[in-house]
Amino acid sequence: MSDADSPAPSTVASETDEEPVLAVENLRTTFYTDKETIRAVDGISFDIGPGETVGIVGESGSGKSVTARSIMGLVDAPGRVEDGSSIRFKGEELVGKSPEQWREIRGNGIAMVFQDPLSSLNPVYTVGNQIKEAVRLHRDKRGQEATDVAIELLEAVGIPDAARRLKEYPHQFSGGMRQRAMIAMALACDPELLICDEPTTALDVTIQAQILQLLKDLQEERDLSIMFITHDMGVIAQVADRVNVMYAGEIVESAPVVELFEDPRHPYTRGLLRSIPGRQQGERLETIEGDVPTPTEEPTYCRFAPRCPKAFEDCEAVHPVSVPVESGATDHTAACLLYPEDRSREEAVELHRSRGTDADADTTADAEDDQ
Ligand SMILES: Nc1ncnc2c1ncn2[C@@H]1O[C@H](COP(=O)(O)OP(=O)(O)OP(=O)(O)O)[C@@H](O)[C@H]1O
Repeated sequence: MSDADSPAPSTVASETDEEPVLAVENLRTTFYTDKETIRAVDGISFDIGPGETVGIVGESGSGKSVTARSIMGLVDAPGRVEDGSSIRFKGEELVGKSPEQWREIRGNGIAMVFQDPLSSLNPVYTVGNQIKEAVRLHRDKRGQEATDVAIELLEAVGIPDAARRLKEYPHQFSGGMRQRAMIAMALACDPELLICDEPTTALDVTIQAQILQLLKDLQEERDLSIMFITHDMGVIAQVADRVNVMYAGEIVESAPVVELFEDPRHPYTRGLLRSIPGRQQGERLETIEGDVPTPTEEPTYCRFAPRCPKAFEDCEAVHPVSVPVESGATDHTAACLLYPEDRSREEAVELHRSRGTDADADTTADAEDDQ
């Protein structure tokens, strides 16, 4: 049996051999609205190893934020993480936990940094009060002890004169300082996994670079694992060890960062890379025509096909699953009928077709193996 034939194609091992800090398997998150059923995250799998940064990249609407919210236990009605999804943090299954248990996990190991610090910080309280509140909640410290930890945290994120700045209000901080303060609050629970959802999108380029460097430094000092969400391929190139490219709720390509940039395989990833300003000097900046579709039905076709320059007839009739881009490529996968590349077109299409119909059988077999 060749590598391309072997089962469980969608889980790609992280770069390290250690047990992953986060293991997401067949995650499905659906929103049931009056009008439609939105399959916002539709069967994605990936791991994050200790001290590793995994990037999730894709256009607006591809399902990045819903992935983050699912992992944080922050999906509310009309949304639901479907049965059969698995999110394991340090080996512990999180799917099915009660809201209280989720709160406990968010305070003990997983923290999140959002895009817009101004809307996450409360304008009527000082920055110090808000960091101290996080310290009280997560470290059970009060009074001077909490103040001391808050000062330590502000210093850790590179805010000078921390004792004085604790007394200031969010509007007295610059955009970059506010994001540093948010990162300090996230660190209050001493996380092992930091989920960053577009943390630098609202900042100008110089400040963006400083925050990215801060995250790298903190990662090194604290052996943090980071899941980094962005629509910006330029940012992902700077921070990620491995990249998962999302499109309409699915991971369409996954590879170590250098390989993804040097040898992108999925037509969508190639399109995203062609639209980075300055990447191909002198060449016209291209965009991918059209928008990400809202995934509302069980896919029996490739969701990218309508925008794909490489689409052929079968793309309308067969749902591509993640396969190695060529036999033996263990850490580079693409969900595209063009792969594995060393197969004939007919063989590759047949592989995807049979994998699609076998998916339910595989899930049942996996569940039986676990017992
Ligand atoms: N509360 C909700 N109710 C209904 N649909 C939702 C809800 N939240 C997200 N969605 C849908 O889920 C899909 C994925 O959204 P998501 O926010 O994860 O995309 P994204 O890739 O993070 O985009 P952006 O960069 O714009 O945030 C979209 O079609 C969106 O409309």
